[in-house]
Amino acid sequence: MLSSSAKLNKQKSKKRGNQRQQEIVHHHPQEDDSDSSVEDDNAVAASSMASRDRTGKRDLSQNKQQQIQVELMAAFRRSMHIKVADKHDPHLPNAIASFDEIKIPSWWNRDRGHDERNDTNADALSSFQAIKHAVLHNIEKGRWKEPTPIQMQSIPTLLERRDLLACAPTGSGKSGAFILPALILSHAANCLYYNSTPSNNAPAASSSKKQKKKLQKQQVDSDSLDPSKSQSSTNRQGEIRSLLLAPSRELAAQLHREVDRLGMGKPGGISSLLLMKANASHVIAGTAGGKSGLDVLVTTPLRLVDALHKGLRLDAVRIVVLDEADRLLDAADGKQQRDDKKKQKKKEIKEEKRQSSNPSSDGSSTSKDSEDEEEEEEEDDEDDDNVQPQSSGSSQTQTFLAQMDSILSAVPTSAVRALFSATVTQTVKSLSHSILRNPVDVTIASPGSAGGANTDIEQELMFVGREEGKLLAMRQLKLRGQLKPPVIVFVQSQERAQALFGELLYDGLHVDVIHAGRSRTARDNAVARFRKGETWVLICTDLVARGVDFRAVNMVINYDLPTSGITYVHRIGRCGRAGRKGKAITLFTEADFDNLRTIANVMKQSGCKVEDWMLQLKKSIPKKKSSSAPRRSNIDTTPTYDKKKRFHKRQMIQESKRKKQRTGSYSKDQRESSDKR
Ligand SMILES: Nc1ncnc2c1ncn2[C@@H]1O[C@H](COP(=O)(O)OP(=O)(O)OP(=O)(O)O)[C@@H](O)[C@H]1O
Repeated sequence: MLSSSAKLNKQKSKKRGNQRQQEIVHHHPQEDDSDSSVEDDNAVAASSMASRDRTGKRDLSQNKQQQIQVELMAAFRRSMHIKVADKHDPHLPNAIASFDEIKIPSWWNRDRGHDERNDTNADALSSFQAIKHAVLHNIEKGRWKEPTPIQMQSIPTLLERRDLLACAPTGSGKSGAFILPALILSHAANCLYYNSTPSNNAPAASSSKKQKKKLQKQQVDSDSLDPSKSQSSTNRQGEIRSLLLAPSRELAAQLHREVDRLGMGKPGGISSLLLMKANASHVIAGTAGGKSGLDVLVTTPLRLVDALHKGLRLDAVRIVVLDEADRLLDAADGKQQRDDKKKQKKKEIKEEKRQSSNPSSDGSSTSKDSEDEEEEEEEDDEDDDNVQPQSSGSSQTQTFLAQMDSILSAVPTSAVRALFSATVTQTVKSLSHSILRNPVDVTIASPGSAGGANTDIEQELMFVGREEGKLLAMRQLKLRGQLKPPVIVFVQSQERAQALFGELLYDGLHVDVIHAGRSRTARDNAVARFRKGETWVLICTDLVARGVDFRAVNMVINYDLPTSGITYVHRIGRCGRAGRKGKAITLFTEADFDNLRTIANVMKQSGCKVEDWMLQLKKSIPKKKSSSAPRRSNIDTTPTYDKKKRFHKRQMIQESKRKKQRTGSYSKDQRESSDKR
């Protein structure tokens, strides 16, 4: 892969020819709005005319070379499986083949208006080189040899301030694809940043007059928010320049760690923060980043919406990224659904009570199902603190989508917007039209990765008959040496996670458990122990199904079948990361047939062998219902004989209590009647 890209690149630079040709090829027409770029364009045009006058041949060869460059770039993208929706986008930035190729964005290196410190092009260039040098040093330290395909296209795109919709498999380096540009964009001087027109606001060739006017108005609006016009460029206190959003606290914390790692040694130091209850007041007051403001703020949406209600301003944001965008734009994840869940839960509790009075039932059923997982994630978004939004009950009861709406409307229109996920659904695609402006739409799709699954993961479905068969299967995997730690085991609810933990605790597996029901410290410790290798098997709910990067995980076991293809893709994506191989085993029982077809389909799309009968399974119940998890027996290996014995003992105790009560009340009645007599 490297050699082909290097080869293409070599050819590319040979063909590039002289500097003038490069200028023409890398010229970005979207900058035509600004005076200086008009001047530059005129200069390019004049020189081009002159060359045409002198030799018509030379002009022809220039065009040809441009054409060759375009074709080479297209071939390079194809070889890297980089698919861009609009191949004919004239402003599409070239993909980079190495981190060294990160070049100064066109808006940065122009000698646009000077600020009070009289910045020159040389200053601008050296400030770019300084941040690039720091970032490259950290990349090298982290042993990233070359950019991953999503990084190849995303980094130059975001640096050119184009909005972006990016879809790439799990573990393919999406975080780096937005953290690197965020760090670089945050470093640009205000005078450079705000004196240029963002590429997103450059009207697309097809834009109507009305659209162009609207964009011009947006530009005027964003100018009024321009920090360089409202405060001295040396005092950047209160600025938040990059905003990264993630759906869970675990993921936000991980992104924050990565920001600090990649931004280490940044000139002037890296100022980044994970927004939490403890530091929210500093962030709101604008004192969190000191005089230089904050380069990067990482947060979950609910925490940020709460801060916005309390007066936080996002006027200086230059780039806003939604990681796991399909989750963050989930309109279904809201109040209505929560109400439905509560109703459903009440029903289940009633049912459970009814069943517990029936000894013949096959163990009492767990009251929680996959829907509770959603609640777990909501709990998680609340950061385990009791967020009390000022405006009565709004943010907590808002859907993720509504929260995103509040956030995006607080961010200036000049800010670059980017959506990243391994699973960009059709809904997200259509929502992106209202969020992004003239975006670059990139998908990394190697053969077999259709559906979003990572092709480095070997996937297997394992039939275990009934619920009890699952524990047996786990123990057999261990006995046969097929359980290769580190392993992540997914179950569908907190209770089941806890119960499985109890069952495996003494199996010599160094097991731990993580779910939203545990305290924040317990969760953090569980994650830390797993990262250090002290824990071999981590049992969890879907709390860590998305985004969380436990790099060396060898195996994922779906103890409970996931209820959707998307959850499946994210769960198994915890292994096979950064080019490593991984294995995913999914256990299923007779009760899982309703959801089995969906999972089998995803597996087939990603090139795995699945039995035909699984793909032909008919849906026996309406679509909406089939996406919920089936009711499952408890995870419990106590033999039925012992269970019955325990039940009879309980019954006898209750019976004797009742007898005592009866005799007690009888003797009391007798006493009272004899007294009367
Ligand atoms: N260019 C690179 N070279 C080598 N490793 C890389 C590179 N970029 C990222 N990585 C590593 O790959 C792993 C996965 O990266 P990351 O967490 O960004 O994946 P992701 O695409 O966001 O996955 P998910 O969809 O699960 O969130 C991380 O351990 C990261 O350090």
